[in-house]
Amino acid sequence: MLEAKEITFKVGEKVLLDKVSVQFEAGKLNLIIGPNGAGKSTLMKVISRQLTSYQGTVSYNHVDSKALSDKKLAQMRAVLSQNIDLAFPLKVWEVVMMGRYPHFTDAPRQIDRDACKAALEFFDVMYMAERDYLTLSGGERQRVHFARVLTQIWHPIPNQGRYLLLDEPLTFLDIHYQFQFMHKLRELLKEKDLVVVGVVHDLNLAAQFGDVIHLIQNGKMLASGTKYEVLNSENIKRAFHLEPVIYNNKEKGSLHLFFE
Ligand SMILES: Nc1ncnc2c1ncn2[C@@H]1O[C@H](COP(=O)(O)OP(=O)(O)OP(=O)(O)O)[C@@H](O)[C@H]1O
Repeated sequence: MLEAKEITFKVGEKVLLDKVSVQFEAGKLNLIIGPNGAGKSTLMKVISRQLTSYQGTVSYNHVDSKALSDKKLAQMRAVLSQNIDLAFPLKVWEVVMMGRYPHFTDAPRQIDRDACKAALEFFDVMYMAERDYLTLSGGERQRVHFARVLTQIWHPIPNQGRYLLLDEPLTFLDIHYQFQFMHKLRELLKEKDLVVVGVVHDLNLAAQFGDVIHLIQNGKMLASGTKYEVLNSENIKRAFHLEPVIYNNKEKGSLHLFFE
């Protein structure tokens, strides 16, 4: 489990996160939603330890994230950040192999090559393996980064969880790849030691795929729970200032939101 307790993060006098407490369980798809500027990316940076000057605690499997060495953390948690840019003309497989850097010292071992190959295949990007990364389109690059972060945590680690933290993974993807990616995440979650946390903007995708949805507004956790608990008129109006029309079929387990 990944847990954030009473997180407050400020820049000067500005409060970006205000006593946010949240738990992300393994084997479940945890999705964070909220309006622009709500604090979603900031929370992702805090839980991934890209930011450290916060109040409160973040723990991985009950161990304070600040107590983990850089190497140990990198071996068990992979982060897909927004706006990743590489300036060097690397081949696609070399970019994916970067995910294995926390695991080897001099040169990739067989286990690293296996993880790289498996992740390239899992995200259907093996056919681009020899291409120059810089010649790829935005969506193709994003799919290569999925393989890179997955290869980082491909092998289970005994007695420890694995953590996949995804900040707006659906950026650049067309509707086909958006759905493919969400289905792939669900497939990955069959691995019961895996904690997946993702930020998404599409509320209908969150409703369709999320097991637990966390709604942030103005640096505060407004609601956490199932789609039925979080995606109601009151919460949507409060966070997004829009009146939704909600079609809710509990028998089918579906919920759809429409906006005018
Ligand atoms: N270093 C900083 N200094 C001042 N303000 C900041 C800083 N970093 C972020 N902010 C502000 O904090 C707020 C939260 O930013 P954050 O990137 O977490 O929002 P978000 O929910 O991810 O938004 P979006 O959906 O637009 O990506 C925003 O108002 C942003 O302008």
